[in-house]
Amino acid sequence: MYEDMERVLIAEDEIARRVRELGAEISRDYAGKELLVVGILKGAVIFMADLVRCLNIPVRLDFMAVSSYGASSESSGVVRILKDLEQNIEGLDVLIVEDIVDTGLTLNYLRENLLTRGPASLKICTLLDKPSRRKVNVQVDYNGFVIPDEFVVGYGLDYDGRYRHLRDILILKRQVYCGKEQRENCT
Ligand SMILES: O=P(O)(O)OC[C@H]1O[C@H](OP(=O)(O)OP(=O)(O)O)[C@H](O)[C@@H]1O
Ligand SMILES: Oc1ncnc2cn[nH]c12
Ligand SMILES: [Mg+2]
Repeated sequence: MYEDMERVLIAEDEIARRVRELGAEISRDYAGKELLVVGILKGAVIFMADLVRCLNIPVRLDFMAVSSYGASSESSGVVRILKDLEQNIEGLDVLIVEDIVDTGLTLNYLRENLLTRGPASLKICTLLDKPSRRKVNVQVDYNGFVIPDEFVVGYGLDYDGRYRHLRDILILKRQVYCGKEQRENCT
């Protein structure tokens, strides 16, 4: 499995430190309130599990699944809701938790969609941000790490469903995905 990896980009202990910092910042901002944390399956699950355990405010959890990448390393640009929320979010303080913002298409769609449901507030937290790849602007309120334009896996992030369980965030070797698809900078 590690033979598929170029190198570690962010090690487990550095992720943990940053997650604690984000948890403290969010707890301060929502002091005295209850927060509905919406995790975006599947990639955000591991980050969300660690993040919410760093919050010292009342929290409820819900999940959505949308799909834009599938078995590829390039966004299809078409975002579909595969699993919707169970909670009515009208009047609630809502925080969307994502693993990564790349083109921004997923979060842009999610933000627009959830705003139509009347939350009292809606903010976005992402562990990773790839600003160089943005196709649409998305305001991110809590940002873990800004990373270069590399395809990363681990800590919830996958390629074709694999590598989510790895404890670090690692850069995937190009030959892992270049052999399977026509991706930018695969020439
Ligand atoms: O900013 P974007 O270009 O839209 O990319 C970001 C999204 O793509 C990945 O999810 P994916 O759709 O691959 O599903 P997954 O979370 O189940 O891996 C990732 O987890 C983000 O949700
Ligand atoms: O670098 C990346 N690794 C895994 N999934 C995604 C989606 N966008 N960018 C990604
Ligand atoms: Mg995702």
